[in-house]
Amino acid sequence: MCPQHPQAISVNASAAIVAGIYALVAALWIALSDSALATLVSNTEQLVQLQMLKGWLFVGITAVLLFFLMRWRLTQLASSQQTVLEDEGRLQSILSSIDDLVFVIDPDGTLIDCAQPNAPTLLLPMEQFLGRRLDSVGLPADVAAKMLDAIEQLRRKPEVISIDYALDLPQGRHWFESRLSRLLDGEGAFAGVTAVARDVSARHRAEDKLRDSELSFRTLLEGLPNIAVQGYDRERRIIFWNPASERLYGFRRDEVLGRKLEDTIIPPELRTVLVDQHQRWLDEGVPIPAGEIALCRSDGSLVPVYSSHALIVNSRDEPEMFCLDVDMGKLRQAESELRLAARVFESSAEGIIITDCERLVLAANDAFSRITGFARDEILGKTPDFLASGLQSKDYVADIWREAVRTGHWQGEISNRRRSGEVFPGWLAITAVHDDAGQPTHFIAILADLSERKAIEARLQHLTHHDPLTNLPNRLLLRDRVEQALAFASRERRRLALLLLDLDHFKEINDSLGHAIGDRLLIAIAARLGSCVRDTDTISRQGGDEFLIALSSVKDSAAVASIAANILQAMEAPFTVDDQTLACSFSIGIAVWPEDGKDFDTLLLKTDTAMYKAKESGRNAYRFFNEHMNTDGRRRLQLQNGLRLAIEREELSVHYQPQIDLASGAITGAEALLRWTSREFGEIGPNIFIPLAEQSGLIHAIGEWVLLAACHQAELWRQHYPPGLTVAVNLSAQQFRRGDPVALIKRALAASGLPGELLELEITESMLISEADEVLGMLQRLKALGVRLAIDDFGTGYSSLSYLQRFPIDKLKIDQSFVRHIARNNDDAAIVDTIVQLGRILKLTTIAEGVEELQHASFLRAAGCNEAQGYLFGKPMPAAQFAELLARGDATTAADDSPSQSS
Ligand SMILES: Nc1nc2c(ncn2[C@@H]2O[C@H](COP(=O)(O)O[C@H]3[C@@H](O)[C@H](n4cnc5c(=O)[nH]c(N)nc54)O[C@@H]3COP(=O)(O)O)[C@@H](O)[C@H]2O)c(=O)[nH]1
Repeated sequence: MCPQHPQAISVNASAAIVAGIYALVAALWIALSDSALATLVSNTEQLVQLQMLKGWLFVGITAVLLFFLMRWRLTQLASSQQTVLEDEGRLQSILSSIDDLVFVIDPDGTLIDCAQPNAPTLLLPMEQFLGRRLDSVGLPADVAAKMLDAIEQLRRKPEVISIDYALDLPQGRHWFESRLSRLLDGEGAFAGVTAVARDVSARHRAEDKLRDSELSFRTLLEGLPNIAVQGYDRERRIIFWNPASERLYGFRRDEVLGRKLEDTIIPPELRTVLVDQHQRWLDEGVPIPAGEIALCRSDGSLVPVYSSHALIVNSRDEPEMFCLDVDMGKLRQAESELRLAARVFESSAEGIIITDCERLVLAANDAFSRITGFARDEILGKTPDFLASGLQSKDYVADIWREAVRTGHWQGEISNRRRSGEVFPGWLAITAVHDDAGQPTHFIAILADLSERKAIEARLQHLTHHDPLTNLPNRLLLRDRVEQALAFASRERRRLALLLLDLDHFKEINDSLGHAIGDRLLIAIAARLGSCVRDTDTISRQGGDEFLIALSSVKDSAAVASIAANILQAMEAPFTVDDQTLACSFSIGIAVWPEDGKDFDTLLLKTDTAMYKAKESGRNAYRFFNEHMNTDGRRRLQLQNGLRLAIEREELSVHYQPQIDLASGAITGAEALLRWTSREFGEIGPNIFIPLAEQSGLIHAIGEWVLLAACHQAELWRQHYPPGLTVAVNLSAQQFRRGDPVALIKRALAASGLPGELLELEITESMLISEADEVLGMLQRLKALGVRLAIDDFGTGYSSLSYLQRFPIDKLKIDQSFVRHIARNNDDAAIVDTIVQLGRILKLTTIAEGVEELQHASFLRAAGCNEAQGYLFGKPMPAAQFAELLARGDATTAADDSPSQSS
């Protein structure tokens, strides 16, 4: 049951009151007039007539009253109807003049009216949605559900409910804000709701735009990587602090939000000025000028920044100041790095080009033009293909660039063509430069011209495998060839013979006619020897007056004897050198494989023994090795046994030979050289006992003893003499290969206290050539201890640039065999000069050993050699004597007569 509206109650009550009054008045009239007539009139007939008259009078009066009452009421009704019509008209014109859609919905949610039947934003034409429930007129389900809920809510409680929703209309998406309020019928009962739907699309889009633009700006300010942005409110409290500010000033955002500008990054002396400036900006509109200023980091340090400011007014009409700071320190560092890079680019000895990602040259330095011969203008905008030598295929070159793109880097040796057409070897290193997305944007190609190095390497290769005087193969090359020939001979069941030829009385020719004639004679002899053997045989010069011939694939000893006899015969005809007629003969020692030895070294030893026998027999003869000659072997055994006891018997001592800086004459270090004074055999030279120690394995104990003694000695000198004096210790191949040199050196350094950088290890080239990776690892571990590495006897082995570049070597020690004749032998001088040049290119110190004459020292100094060692400055000497030399501060000749001579 619906409750009655109060207005309905008052209408009923008024009607009841009027009816009641009428009934009361009529009843009183009837009762009172009847009783008065009865009292006044006694005549019944008259009474009846009067009552009739009275009745008609009552009817007449009440009819008149009713007439006036009805007329008044109907006039009232007509006027209120007119008002209602007028109101309705006004309402209709108001409704049609507004853009909002007004719907009338009954309590069940059925649409029963719409004030704008033709509005373009209606989902359906009015006739299609009137009479249908909200959830069947095409509204999104959630919107319809919300509205039906609202109707239920309004049924219970009078209020205004707002619902926001979006509709996809044919003209695009529109946003609406609907306000629902309850509707009552004439009796005041719930009759449904009115829904006023306002199209707020324009506002919505504007808000969206504003939100988007705010978001963009905030994201922009937040994301600026190198501009520190801070925002401050009117009281200079921090309201914005981007990550770049965190990085620049070291304050985290959560640490500073709400704190005041002057309490964070403003140095104390600037605080008052800044607060004033800020206030003036707010009050008078005078902006804080942009400029460079030093601000505080969280750790108190100052950072120079270029600071710009902007004052904006926020949506609440409040001023906010934003500061944009750029780190000037970083900028300057970047500038100086850029300047440095430009200087490196321009002054580099290597050619550098920079290309874009299409490999088109954008820049080239002077060195590039110098190396290739192409002027900058000729190559800008072209790909570097103009360098192609044609020796590498196009595919190979394409692979190089592909690799550079894939891994970011490529380097290797490649042949190039200069503008002149000359092909030259180069070391090319290409590096790809990537953008933030990882895409290559540029390539930097660095080109080093390897021609000079290659030429030196080739020259050195030749020099190290050939005798510079006669251009014959040297012992190294001969050894190689013999080893190859041995492999062949064993397959073919042939023999191989090694002949050691020593010129008889050559010393006399040298001494009497001079070295120049001696040298020319050797050249002539070499040429004549060539005619005595086959092309497949090898003639080599061992140095001095010794030649070694390998006869490969010989049938038997008789064939060898015949060749040896031929050689002696060929020498019988005299030589003419500089108008001098010179007679020569050889003493020849012969060893035959496999009878006399299985390898080159054994065979060589035996040719030596046989050659001495030939000399003993009166010279100009050849001798085959036989076992009787081997009695020397017995002595070797005795020496080896003596050596076993040498340490314990304290027969060993270390002598020191000074090493000199050629430019200043100062002593830079000492080479430790072992001496053995045996109680049985007297003084034995290291040339004799070191090989014995190596053969017997004693070298490990002896080597460690030398190393410890030398390190202790050097540490003593370090404490008493000017610092920096190094001690060089020889490391034998056995120690290097079979021992544990790293542990050995560690022990010696630890026991002596000598800093690693004052110990130099002398190793020979031959130790480096095999198992290069292992050797490299070993050398790197040794370098890690701080020690220096020198290559001893440099020039006599397989000098190869590749190992010199690869291994961490500090010094080249030029072999004394080259130094001895530098003043008179052009070839030796050329070798020494080449080694010094090589050292300079590879940034290695060079030291010459065997410097005996002032002339040697002058030559070496002029060639640019750094250091020297030799009898000119001091022979190997006991430690006490070396200390005297150090005390004097210079190196003059000193005595150590025996050991090196006796060797
Ligand atoms: N593994 C080890 N080898 C050692 C050790 N001690 C010496 N040796 C090696 O024995 C070889 C011969 O040495 P030595 O007889 O001592 O000869 C050295 C010098 O005395 C000699 N020299 C120096 N200056 C001159 C000179 O002006 N003229 C001249 N005729 N000879 C001179 O040269 C030898 C130095 O050689 P190097 O080591 O190549 O610098 C020799 O190979 C020693 O290495 C040892 O403890 N362990």
